[in-house]
Amino acid sequence: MIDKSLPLTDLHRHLDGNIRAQTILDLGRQFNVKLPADSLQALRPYVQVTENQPDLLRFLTKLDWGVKVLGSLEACRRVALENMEDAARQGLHYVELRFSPRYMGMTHSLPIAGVVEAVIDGVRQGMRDYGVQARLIGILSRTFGEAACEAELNGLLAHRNSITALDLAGDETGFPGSLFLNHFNRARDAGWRITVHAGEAAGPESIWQAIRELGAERIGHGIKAAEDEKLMDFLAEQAIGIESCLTSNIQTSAVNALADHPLAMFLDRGILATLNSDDPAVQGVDIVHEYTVAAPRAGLSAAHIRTAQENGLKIAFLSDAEKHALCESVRVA
Ligand SMILES: O=c1[nH]cnc2c1ncn2[C@@H]1O[C@H](CO)[C@@H](O)[C@H]1O
Ligand SMILES: [Zn+2]
Repeated sequence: MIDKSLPLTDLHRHLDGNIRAQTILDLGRQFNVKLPADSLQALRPYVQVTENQPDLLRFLTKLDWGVKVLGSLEACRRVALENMEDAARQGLHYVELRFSPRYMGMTHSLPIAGVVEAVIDGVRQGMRDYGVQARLIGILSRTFGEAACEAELNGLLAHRNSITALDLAGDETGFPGSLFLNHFNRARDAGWRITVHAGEAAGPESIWQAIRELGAERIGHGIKAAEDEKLMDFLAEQAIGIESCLTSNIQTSAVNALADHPLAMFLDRGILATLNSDDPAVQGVDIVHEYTVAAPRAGLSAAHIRTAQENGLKIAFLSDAEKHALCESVRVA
C-alpha cells in the first residue's frame, strides 16, 4: 500500500509526543523523577493510550510524563535524535517534526531558546546519521495562554533560520485561534510557513479562522471541515492541505470510528489531504500502520492511499527544487 517509488513523508508528528517509554524510564532515573511505575510494562498505560480517551484533553495528558523527565538540554537533544532514528526505521524519507519548547522545558525550568537549540542539534545529527530529511515546526501550546505562547515564540524566533513553520496546538476549544493573532503576524514576518491544529475539537469556524486570521496554509486534522461544504470547496480551490492523523482522531474521540472518518471524502473532493502519525509513541502506532491498517479501515482505496502519499510531497514545506531532489533520491536509492 506504500508506493516505494514515491517519497514517504510524515508532515504531522509531535517530537514531544514521540518519546520512547524506555527513554522515559531512563531519564526518570537519571533526573530522579518519581514515575508512576518502574518497569516498561507497568509504565505503559501512563504514557501510551491503551483505550480510546473521551476527549482531546484527556488524550493530551498522556504526553505529560514524556516531558516531565526532560531534566536537561542534553535530554532534549536525545529525544530529538531518537525521533530521527524512529523515522528512519519506519522507512520515512522526509519528516516534519513539530515540538513545543516551553512545554518540553516546563517541569525543569529549562531555557526555552536552549530547548530549541538542543532539538535543532539532535535533528541535525539525526539527518547525518540516518539519512532522513527533516524540517522543524515550532509549536505554541495554546493551553498555557497568550503570555506563555509569547515567551515560547520568542524562544523559537531566537533560532528562526532553523525553524520552517509555526503551529498552534493543545486545547482548541478553551483557547481559540483569535487569541494568537499577534503571535502569527510575527511568525509570518519572520518568513515562516504556517500550519494550525483546527477543526479537531472545535468546529469549521476554527478552520476558517486559522486560514483567514492566522494565515494557515495547512490545517492539522481539519476533521470538522466535513460539516461545511463551502469550506471543503475553499480548501480544494486554494490548495490548503489537510494533515490527517487517523488513529489519533479515534483515540481523542474526535471521530467515533475509522469508517466514519472524512479523509476519503476529502480526497474525492480534490483536497490535498495526507496521512500522518501525530504522537506515535503515545498512540502505540506509526506511519506504516496508518498506511496499511488505519487507511483501509477508514475506507481509503489503494488509489486514495497513493494520492495521499503524493499529496505529502505536494504540501511539504519544501521548495520545488527540494521536492524534486527528494523524488530523485528515492528513485535512485
Ligand atoms: O492531537 C493533538 N491535538 C492538539 N494538540 C496536540 C495533539 N498532540 C499533541 N498536542 C500538543 O502539542 C504540544 C506538544 O507538541 C502540546 O501542547 C500537546 O498538548
Ligand atoms: Zn497534532
